[in-house]
Amino acid sequence: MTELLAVRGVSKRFGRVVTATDVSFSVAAGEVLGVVGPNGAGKSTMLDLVNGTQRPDAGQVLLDGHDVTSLDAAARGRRGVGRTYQIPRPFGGLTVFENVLVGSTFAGRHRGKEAHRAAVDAIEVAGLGDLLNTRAGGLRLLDRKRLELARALATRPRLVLLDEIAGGLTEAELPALMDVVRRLREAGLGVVWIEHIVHALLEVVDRLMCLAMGEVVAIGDPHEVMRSPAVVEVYLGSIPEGDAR
Ligand SMILES: Nc1ncnc2c1ncn2[C@@H]1O[C@H](COP(=O)(O)OP(=O)(O)OP(=O)(O)O)[C@@H](O)[C@H]1O
Repeated sequence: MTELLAVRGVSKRFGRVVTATDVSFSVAAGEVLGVVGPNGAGKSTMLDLVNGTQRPDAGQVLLDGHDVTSLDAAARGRRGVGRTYQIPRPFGGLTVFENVLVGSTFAGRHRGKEAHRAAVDAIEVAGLGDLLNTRAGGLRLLDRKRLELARALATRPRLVLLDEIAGGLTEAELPALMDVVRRLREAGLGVVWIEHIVHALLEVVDRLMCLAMGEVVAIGDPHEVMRSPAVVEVYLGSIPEGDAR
């Protein structure tokens, strides 16, 4: 597998709050890396550092072996990085299609007919094909999550950063989103997926990373990571694999 993303020795602090200390990991094309960790561990900040919303104080972010640390989010978007946000904020008065079209033109990645096609494709992949002309304001949570995903996919990214796309969904709704992530992997995308619903991650991801207080506690085989003493300690020994919501 090709190394699509490499994060090397990245550190970041906001005043006294340390959100990343010498964090290193990589993601290959066609690989899903899950990320777990307690609230405030620095997970979302790590996505900010990868997509360029934040710059690290030290360390490097590489895409396809090229150092993109100094590039902003728009430039990284043009190089194939897409991202969802924990709290989707769609334009409620616009339709699903119109919202995703805005995403597909992000950073000037697509224009005209190509933007149109990219939006339709992303909506299909996210499973919203039947709701193309529905106003986003009226969508149920699962479909708002799908819309957030479609918006991120509409730039045709090669690396997708998912921030709690399953949060708040019912057990019955989870498989639909898990299938979408599997399809992204099959299409050869690299995926970084932050999620508190550990059993969903364990069913899908290839590798798992646990962050705590901005440090990598463990990374590797998902089940081994969840069983490792250091990770169990992070969760105070109270996170059974089958029921970690
Ligand atoms: N722009 C910022 N300015 C100041 N502090 C910040 C900023 N962004 C994040 N932080 C702080 O960094 C720490 C890590 O936050 P982050 O959102 O990355 O954690 P997280 O692991 O994603 O948490 P959660 O699981 O609750 O989403 C928190 O203490 C947060 O308050």
